[in-house]
Amino acid sequence: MWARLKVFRSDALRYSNKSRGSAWNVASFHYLDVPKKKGKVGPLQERRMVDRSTLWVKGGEGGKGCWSYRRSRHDRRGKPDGGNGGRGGDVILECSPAIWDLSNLQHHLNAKRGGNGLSKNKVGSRGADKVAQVPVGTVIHLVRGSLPSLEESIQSPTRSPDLAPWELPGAVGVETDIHTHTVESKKEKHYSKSLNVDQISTANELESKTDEEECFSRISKGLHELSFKSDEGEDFPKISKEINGLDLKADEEEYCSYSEEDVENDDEEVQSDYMEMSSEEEEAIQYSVAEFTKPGQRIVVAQGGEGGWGNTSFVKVSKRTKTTRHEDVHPINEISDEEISSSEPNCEGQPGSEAHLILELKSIADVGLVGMPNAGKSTLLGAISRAKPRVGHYAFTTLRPNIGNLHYEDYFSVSVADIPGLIKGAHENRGLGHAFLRHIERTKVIAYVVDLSAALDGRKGIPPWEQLRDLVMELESHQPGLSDRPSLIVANKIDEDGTDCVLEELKGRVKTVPIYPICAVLQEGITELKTGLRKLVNGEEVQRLELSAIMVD
Ligand SMILES: Nc1nc2c(ncn2[C@@H]2O[C@H](COP(=O)(O)OP(=O)(O)OP(=O)(O)O)[C@@H](O)[C@H]2O)c(=O)[nH]1
Repeated sequence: MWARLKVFRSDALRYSNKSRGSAWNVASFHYLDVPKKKGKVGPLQERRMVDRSTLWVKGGEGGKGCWSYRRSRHDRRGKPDGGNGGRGGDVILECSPAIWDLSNLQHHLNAKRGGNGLSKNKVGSRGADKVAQVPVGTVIHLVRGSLPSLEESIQSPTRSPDLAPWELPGAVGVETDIHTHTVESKKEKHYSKSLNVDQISTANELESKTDEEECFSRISKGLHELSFKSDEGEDFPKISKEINGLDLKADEEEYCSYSEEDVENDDEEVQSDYMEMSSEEEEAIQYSVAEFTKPGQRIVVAQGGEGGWGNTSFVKVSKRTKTTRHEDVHPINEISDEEISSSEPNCEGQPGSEAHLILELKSIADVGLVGMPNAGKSTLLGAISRAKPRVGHYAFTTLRPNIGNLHYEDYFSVSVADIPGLIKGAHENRGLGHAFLRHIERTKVIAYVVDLSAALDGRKGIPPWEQLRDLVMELESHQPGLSDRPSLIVANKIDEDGTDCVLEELKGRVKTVPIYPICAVLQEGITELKTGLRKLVNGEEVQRLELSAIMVD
């Protein structure tokens, strides 16, 4: 097959100048027949998974309040009729099933500014929100700035009513807020706004504590819990089938077409993120302040600033504060004369909140394949699902996690995550390190894939029982208790000579966990393995692989 290519002459311009006529008088291009390339080409093939990203967010500034007077022939002095400025837009992260990694996320997200107030009591328009989409399983860590909050739903009873032109921004509902508008710190205000009614009391209690860190961590814990609550108040299961079902389309794609160079660059990016961060900042990171577990969830990561006051509002406040001061019945009396005199009319809108976040994607799969490099994990994933991960006869072919879906005849499905190979010392950053282990933090089941032929015929590999010991140790080094979940062992490469004896020995050395001998290449033993995985995912079997249960020389 041939394709016709239009090739422009590099000297076309020179020709046209010489001729001093139009460029079109000269034949400035010609056609070239080139062979058509087969298969998928272009950027799609080079797509790589980005599972970690830094984000700087800023809410829109509030619009300016208007200072104007309505004058008429009957009223020469005029009455104030300046409207309040509009509220700035929020930066919102939305969980979408159509997104599978963080590669499309911009690093800086700024919401729009609110509109300025106008005469005739017209309130400025609200700034447009900036909405960015993230995949299911995204976790937010807060480096600096204000805590994210759940977006208030339109039907929510706790939602504050929209501001009417005669109401003050920041003074909705509670009279004393007139005072807080100027006196309350930004952080306090943010807490009372971002958490729901039950939590405000907790936030206030915490505020009184001197230990600010504890306060932050407890509130963030509350938020974390919030992100798992449904509208009815029910807890979402951390690994729900509904979420896993979202990956159905994904397994048809080839995820693992990255060149090593790409990955190095990618890792460098992540490294540089850390490098840019000072040690103080690293210490101050609040981990997992919120996470997305369900499509459609929305979290406000930066709030827009309130609009400035128009002169109508300012006159109302000054009148109200004066009358209540004389009546001597309201807590607002506590405002001192100095404060009243210092509360200058503030037409300027307030700036939006800012935050520096780290987003991390923790894939949500039912089963995690864990094994040494070259054990055959990718081949196995290809054999049991429609995923087509890259397979190679050299170590570390898999450089990014792959997820495939395992379908059963009765439409039951199990998602399986294949993560890059681990070696002894991975927790000390040997090999590809253990960074990818976060992708199995949420898996229900671990399938340890071992290569039976690794130490056969004088090969330099490690016997399967030692592979298992190293793998469990690496999991525990990454996160204590990570290996404590239902597990099975996949003994791969039974087609190789001499593996029968190794299999028997393995069965003798590890007795607590079921062992499934398979040949991933020839797809032997796959049916039994699928049944075994289903039993573990369903909770029918719960055997765990413990270090003490592995007999090593
Ligand atoms: N003989 C035999 N070879 C296999 C079998 N399964 C996989 N292999 C080979 O083992 C090599 C490694 O396979 P992969 O699937 O890339 O292994 P992996 O565990 O994903 O390796 P990493 O990407 O390094 O983690 C390839 O050359 C496969 O062809 C098997 O059942 N029998």
